[in-house]
Amino acid sequence: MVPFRKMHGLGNDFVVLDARAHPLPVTPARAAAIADRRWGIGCDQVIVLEPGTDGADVFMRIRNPDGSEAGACGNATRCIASLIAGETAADHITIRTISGDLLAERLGDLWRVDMGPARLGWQDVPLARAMDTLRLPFEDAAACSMGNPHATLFVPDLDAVPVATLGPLLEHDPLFPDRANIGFVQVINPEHIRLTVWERGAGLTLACGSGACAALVNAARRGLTGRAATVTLPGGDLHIEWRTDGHVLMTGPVATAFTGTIDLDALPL
Ligand SMILES: N[C@H](CCC[C@H](N)C(=O)O)C(=O)O
Repeated sequence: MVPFRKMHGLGNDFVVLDARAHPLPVTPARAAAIADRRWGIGCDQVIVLEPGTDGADVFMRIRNPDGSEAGACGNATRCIASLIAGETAADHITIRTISGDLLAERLGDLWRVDMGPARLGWQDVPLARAMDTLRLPFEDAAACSMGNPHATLFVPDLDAVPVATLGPLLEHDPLFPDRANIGFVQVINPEHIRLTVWERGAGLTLACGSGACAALVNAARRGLTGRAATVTLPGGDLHIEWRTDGHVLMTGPVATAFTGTIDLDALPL
C-alpha cells in the first residue's frame, strides 16, 4: 500500500504520491486509473514527487487523467511548495519540472509562484505553422506557453459560451500539435478578468493556474488589462502579475482535503 495526499488549489484537485525515497511505477495507465472519479481516487492531475537535485527541493511530475504528461501545473505547484514547507519549515521552495525550475514563496496563508517566463513564439506554444500568436485564425484568440500550451479566447459573456462543446474541439484542433489548454476569458475591467478553462487531457476544471497566467499575459498583450489582475475562476480567485522581465507570478491558496493509501499493484500497468 502506498500513501497519498489529496490536495487542491481552488478545487483543481490532485492525488500526490511521494516517490522520493523509492521509485513508484506510475505509468500513464496507472495515472489514469488513479484519476478516475469512479474507479479510482479521482483528481484533475496525478502528481508524483521525485528527488530534488542540484538546488531543487523536489522534482514534480505532472500527469493528466488521460495519462499524458504536462509541463506545468500552477495550482499543484503551490500545493507541493506547501507540502515541502511543512517538512522543512522553509518559506522559499524550488520545484523542478520538465519545463524548468519554479520558485515558490509563502505569503501568509497564500503561496506565490514564479511560473517562469511566458513563451510567446509560435514554436514555443507550439503551433503547427508560423503565425502571430496574438491573433489565431479562429474565434478571437491568442496563444502562449507557460511550459504547457494555452490558447485564450476572449468572449463578451462567459456564461453564454458552450465550453464543454467548444473546449474539446479546440483542444484537438490541428493548429495545436501537442493539443492545448483552452481558456475562455471575459474582461471585467483592466484589473479583473473571469476565466474558465477546458484543460488538455483533463477537461473542465474549477481552476487552472498556468491557464490563469496565460490568460493574463494574452489579455495584457492585447491591451485589455494591465500587467497584473485578479483572475476569477469557477473555484475562486488567483492574482497574476506579468513582470517586466517576462516572468509570471501567480498567488493563491492551497488545501489538503485528506490522506489515504492506495494499492498501486492492484491498478493496470
Ligand atoms: N492540463 C494541463 C496540466 C495541468 C494544468 C493546470 N491544472 C494548472 O493548474 O496549471 C496540461 O496538460 O498542460
